[in-house]
Amino acid sequence: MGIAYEDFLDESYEPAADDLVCEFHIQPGQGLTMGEAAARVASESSNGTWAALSPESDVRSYSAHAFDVAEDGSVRVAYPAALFEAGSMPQILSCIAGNIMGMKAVDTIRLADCEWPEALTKGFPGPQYGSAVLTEILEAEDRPALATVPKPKVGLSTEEHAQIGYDAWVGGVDLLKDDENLTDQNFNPFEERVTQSLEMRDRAESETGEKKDYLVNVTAETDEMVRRAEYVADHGGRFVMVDVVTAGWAAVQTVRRRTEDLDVAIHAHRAMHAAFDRLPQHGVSMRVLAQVSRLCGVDHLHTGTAGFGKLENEDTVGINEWLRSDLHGLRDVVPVTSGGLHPGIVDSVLDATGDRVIVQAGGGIHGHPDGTEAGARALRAAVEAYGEGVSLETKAETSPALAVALEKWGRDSPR
Ligand SMILES: O=C(O)[C@@](O)(COP(=O)(O)O)[C@H](O)[C@H](O)COP(=O)(O)O
Ligand SMILES: [Mg+2]
Repeated sequence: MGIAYEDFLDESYEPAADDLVCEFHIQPGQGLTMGEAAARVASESSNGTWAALSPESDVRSYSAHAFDVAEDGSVRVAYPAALFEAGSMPQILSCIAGNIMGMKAVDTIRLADCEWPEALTKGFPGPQYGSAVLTEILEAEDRPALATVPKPKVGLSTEEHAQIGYDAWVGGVDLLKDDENLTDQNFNPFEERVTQSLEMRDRAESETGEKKDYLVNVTAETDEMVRRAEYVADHGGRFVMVDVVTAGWAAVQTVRRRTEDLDVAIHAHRAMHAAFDRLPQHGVSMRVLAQVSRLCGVDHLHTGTAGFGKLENEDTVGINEWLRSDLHGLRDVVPVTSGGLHPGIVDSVLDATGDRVIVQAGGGIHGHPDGTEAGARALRAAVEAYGEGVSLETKAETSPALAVALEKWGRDSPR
C-alpha cells in the first residue's frame, strides 16, 4: 500500500480518542494550496516524505491526518498514539515540531496548541506538587507567594547573595531564587551558595516564624544536575530550578525522575523561550511549551506578567488557565509572574493572573531606595493590600516602605 503526500490530507477525518491533535498556523509555500501544504505537514511530521513510497508492510496506522484546513492558515493534524514512544518528550517534539519547522512547503509554520490524549499523558509523571507547594511547603494559603532574585544577576559573592536572601526573607518574601544564568561560577560557587543561603533561610524562618525556601538553579549537564539536586536535598532544600528550554526536555525528565525520591519541587525558568515563540507566525507557542513543561513534571513555570512587565508576553492568562485545568488527573502547575514587577503594578498583574501565583521581583525589590528588606516589605504590603481589597495608596499610609516604592516607581510599567 503506497503512501504519498495526498494520503495525509483527510478533510472529513474524525480524531480518535487516543490521537494527539495539534493546531498549526501555516503560510503555504509558493505554488501550494493550503490543503497541499497541510498534507505535507502531516506527512513529514509522522511517517511520510517527499517521494511516494510502497512499503511491504502497512504503515498507515502510524500516519497523521491533516483536517480542519482553513484559508486563514489554521490546520489541525491528528497523530495516532502509536506513532509516539510513551513518556519520551524529545521523540514527540521531533515529530510535531521537528523537520516541518524548516520545510520549503511552508513559508512559516507555528505549532500553536495541542490536545493531549490520556493515551499519551499517562506516560508522563506530571508535577509532583503543583499548587500544593503553596500550602504544603510554603504558607501562602490566601495570598500569592513572593520570590526574589538577587540583583545584579551575577557577580555577587556568596556572602552577599546569602545576606540579600536573609534581608528579603525577613522583609516578607517566601522564596529566594537564583537567576537563570547563575549556576556554579567562581565568584559564587554552587555548593557554598546552597549551604550559606539555607543557613540564612533557617535563621529567617526562626526569626519570622514563617516558612521560607530557596529556588536553587541546578542547571548544568544532566548527570551534574542530578548531583546538584541531591546536594540541595541533602542540605534541607525543598526546591530546585531548571532552565528547562536550554537544558532540554530529556534533561528535565531525568531531573523529575530523581526529584520524586528527593521530595524536591521543580521551578521552571523558560530562558530562550522567546526564540521559539516570539514571532506569532512561526515556531512553537509558549502555550505548547507550557503543556510540555507540565507533562515533564515541573511545579512552577514562568508565564509572564500579562503585559504589565518589561518582557513581551504571549497569552499569560490563557496559559495560566490551561496550567490549572484538568489534564487526565495530572497535577496543576503554579504560574510565576516575573519580569519588571514592582509594588506599583502588582495589583494590575494580580487582576489578570489571580492570586494563586508566585510573584517574582528582582529589580522591584533590590532597586528600592531603602534597600532589599524595605523592598521586600513594600512588595509584601502590596500583595496584602490586594488580599484586603484596599488600594496601594491606602496601604502606603501604614507601610512606609510601600510609600517609598510608590514614590519611586509610581504605577508605571518599566521599559
Ligand atoms: O532576569 C530577569 O529578567 C528576571 O530575573 C526578572 O528580573 P526582574 O524582576 O529584575 O525584572 C527573570 O529572569 C525574568 O522575569 C524571566 O522572564 P519570564 O518571567 O518572562 O520568563
Ligand atoms: Mg532572571
